[in-house]
Amino acid sequence: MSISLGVNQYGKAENRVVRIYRDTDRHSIRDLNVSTSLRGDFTAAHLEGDQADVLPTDTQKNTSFAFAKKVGVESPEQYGIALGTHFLTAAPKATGSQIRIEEYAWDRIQVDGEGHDHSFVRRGTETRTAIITVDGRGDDQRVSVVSGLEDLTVLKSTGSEFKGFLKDEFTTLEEADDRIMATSLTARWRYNKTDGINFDEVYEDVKKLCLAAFATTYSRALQETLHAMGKAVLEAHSEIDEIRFSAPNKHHFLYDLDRFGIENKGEVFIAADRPYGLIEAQVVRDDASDPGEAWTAVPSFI
Ligand SMILES: O=c1[nH]c(=O)c2[nH]c(=O)[nH]c2[nH]1
Repeated sequence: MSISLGVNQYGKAENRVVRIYRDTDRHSIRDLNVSTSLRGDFTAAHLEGDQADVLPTDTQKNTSFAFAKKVGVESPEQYGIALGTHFLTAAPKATGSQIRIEEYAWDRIQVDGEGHDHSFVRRGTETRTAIITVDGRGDDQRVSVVSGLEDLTVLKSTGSEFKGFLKDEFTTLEEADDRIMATSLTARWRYNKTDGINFDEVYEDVKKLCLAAFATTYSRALQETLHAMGKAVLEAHSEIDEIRFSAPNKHHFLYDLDRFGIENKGEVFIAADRPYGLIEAQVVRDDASDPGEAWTAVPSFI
């Protein structure tokens, strides 16, 4: 019986390459999910355990990030062509390469009708939610409404720091003067009445206020940003008694390009999906009405 190696390819899947253009104060962002793969004569690696012709997937990953700075991301196509052709030179036994790219689109957050310089919202992401609780019957009946949104993904490419935190023998985190801050926000707010409310209008306004607070608050932590959002909502809407937030801190780590002699001054980041910080907070009026059972259907903290 004779057995042969059939088709094969290898590469690094789902490199989360985030390129920020920050040549002026008006930043722009290209957010990519890049998968690379090489085809060719890699028989020795499969049959003999010989890696001499194998350009490691780790190198392919580094190249994906290095090219985001070196050739830039004018478009996913132009960047992908540069990467794909490069790999054929870098790996002489490769006869072909494939670069698959998904791009996530970001819009500028609108503040007073103008697109913000460095704060962005992911296009078309959020889901609107409503939880209605009815308690009792007759004169004692009570209807509570908790409205909300999930997966409102926002990012600011500057205007955020995190420093002065408690340190112990397990602390390795460096203080950050200027970092990317991003989250996929869940917010739920409880109304203190149900009559005479245009729920559609309030929804749009709460979203707008949260986005504007995110954009314009200089953030010393995500915690501070959540509080600023909640305060803005409660100040503008007397019909809302409390708002709760759950915000995963979607970490973006500066990719170390120094190793390749390429300067990276806050321009190329790796977007990590896990683990993530999970920051949750309630902002509430001092004289808020009793919530009754309004939160019982809400999963976990929020
Ligand atoms: O905004 C932040 N809040 C934290 O509590 C925290 N903890 C951490 O490691 N990074 C951050 N960032």
